Amino acid sequence: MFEMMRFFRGQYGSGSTLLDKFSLYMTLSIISPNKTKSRLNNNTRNILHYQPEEALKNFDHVKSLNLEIPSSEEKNDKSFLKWTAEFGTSFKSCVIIGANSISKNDNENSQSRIESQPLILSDEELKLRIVWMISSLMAASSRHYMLKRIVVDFPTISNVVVSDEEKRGKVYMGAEQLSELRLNSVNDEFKLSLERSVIPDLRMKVWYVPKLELGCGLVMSGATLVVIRPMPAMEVDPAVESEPEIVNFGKSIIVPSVQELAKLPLLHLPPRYCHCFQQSPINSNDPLSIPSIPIIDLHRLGTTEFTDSEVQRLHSACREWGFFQVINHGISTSLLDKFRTEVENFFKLPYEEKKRLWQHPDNHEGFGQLFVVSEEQKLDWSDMFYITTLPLNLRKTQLFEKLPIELRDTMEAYSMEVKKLAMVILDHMAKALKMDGEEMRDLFGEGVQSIRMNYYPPCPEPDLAIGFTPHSDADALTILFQLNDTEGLQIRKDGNWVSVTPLPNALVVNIGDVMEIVSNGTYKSIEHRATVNSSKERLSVATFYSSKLDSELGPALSIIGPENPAIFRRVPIENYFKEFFARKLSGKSYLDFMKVKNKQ
Ligand SMILES: O=C(O)CCC(=O)C(=O)O
Ligand SMILES: [Fe+2]
Repeated sequence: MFEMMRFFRGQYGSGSTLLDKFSLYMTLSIISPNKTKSRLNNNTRNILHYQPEEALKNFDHVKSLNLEIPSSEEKNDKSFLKWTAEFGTSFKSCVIIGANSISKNDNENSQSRIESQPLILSDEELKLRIVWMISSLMAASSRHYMLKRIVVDFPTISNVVVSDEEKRGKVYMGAEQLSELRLNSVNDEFKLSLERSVIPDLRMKVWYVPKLELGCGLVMSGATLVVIRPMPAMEVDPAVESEPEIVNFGKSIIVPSVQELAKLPLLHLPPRYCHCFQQSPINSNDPLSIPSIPIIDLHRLGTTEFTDSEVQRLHSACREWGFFQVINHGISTSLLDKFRTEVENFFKLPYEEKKRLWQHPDNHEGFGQLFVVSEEQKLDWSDMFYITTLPLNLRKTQLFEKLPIELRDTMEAYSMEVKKLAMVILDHMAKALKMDGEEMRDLFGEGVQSIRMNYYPPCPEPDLAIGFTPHSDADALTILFQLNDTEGLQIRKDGNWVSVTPLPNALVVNIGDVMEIVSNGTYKSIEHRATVNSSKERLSVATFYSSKLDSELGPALSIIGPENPAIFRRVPIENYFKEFFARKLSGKSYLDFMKVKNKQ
């Protein structure tokens, strides 16, 4: 390994005036130079005329890259301006520090202090600050644009800085940002974005003080600090959102594939996946003392002599646990086996093929993660594929038809079987709740069904990560198929996390928030989470079942009255789901929002 410093002067790009002519000052830390190219001596200083890719192609293992571009502006005022911007695939943050002027303080020994003067910002000063913000962001995005191709073409680079001759502005990308950019690099969206670096809707905070004495003997007049970040997805002005194709229930910020990340030789969990503290599940040497979720035999529910007692068992499972495993459910083992194989194969598809099925920024169906509303948000250690399956008019045919044909056919059959199962269970629940069966059938007969396939890869630091953040499901009934016998699902019971051990061919059923609302709080949607481990992958398929799209969500009219007053408000189901998907997932907070006490 050796260190080398060189000057390059050259042309880059075609459209951008800022980048038309520039010289690159490159500090390259090189692990091994390309053997076929001539070796260069340490401390060699040369002026060459190259594009950066051209210059870099002589080197196999560029590790860190420091580019310096000449300043394009003539600086003829006294103002002071410095900025640093961080990018991954897209813009992440920019911090700007500016002042009208900066000069030496007469009192050399002064401490850092802010002069308490009235805060007066003249029009000129305000204009100057706006110019600073716009020019810094433009310069930052041009530099990011310049870097994208280099970063993708030179996969060994683990950190990049682009600064300028005057050291005014700096674009930075570290290992995490670079891996995000590379993981997204094969994506169609990303290819498009190679054209330019788009600055998203922004949120900015500006601080201003007329005079700021710095401890180092300098004094700033009109000192200004600006922090700029992308606006979280849910805060984007709905007026500028694109029109939904069919019904658009929501969107989620595009994030890299965890399955691909897990293939890298990671010693530590990347910081964005580090949740730091997870409460451990109940552990005991005596397995009998660990509570386990009830098992409901669907065959017994349908057999006259056992119906009443099994309905009572179902009722107490829904009230006290909100979760149960269902056996003898009527879905054939051969269909489950086939579906298992197809889903496993689906997650084994080459990444290139999966990219065609990735989420789009304006809709969350496809591969990715749900509920990601800000760039700072911690992520789950899992990939998922989400699609609305029923009713057919809500299905995104374009997405569905891109699925492998065998998976499509099996999913179609599975979706129908799960719908039948859901209706049988809902019918028994209506009996148990003393709710009018007709009201239940009317709400759910043409209900919305969606399928979410989850893939949890092995994780380098499983105790610091979470496969699926604690949450309750927003739907009425979730039917979960655990594809392999790797444990991971845990439910919160009396303040403790209890593991749900997969039973062969059983399905896990849980009450979602819609059913808690419909049952007016008698049935409970229970918080659950998925943990990960260091050696085994885990796969599951959750099928969510909700009431029909044109229904109103609220406590069932046939069960409320003076002795059972409604504790939840009534809202159109479509609005309920749109609001749900616009939020960050956080336990049962959304259900609290639906309680009557919160009515505004
Ligand atoms: O993978 C699991 O066991 C949990 C999945 C889940 O909770 C969900 O998809 O909502
Ligand atoms: Fe869930």
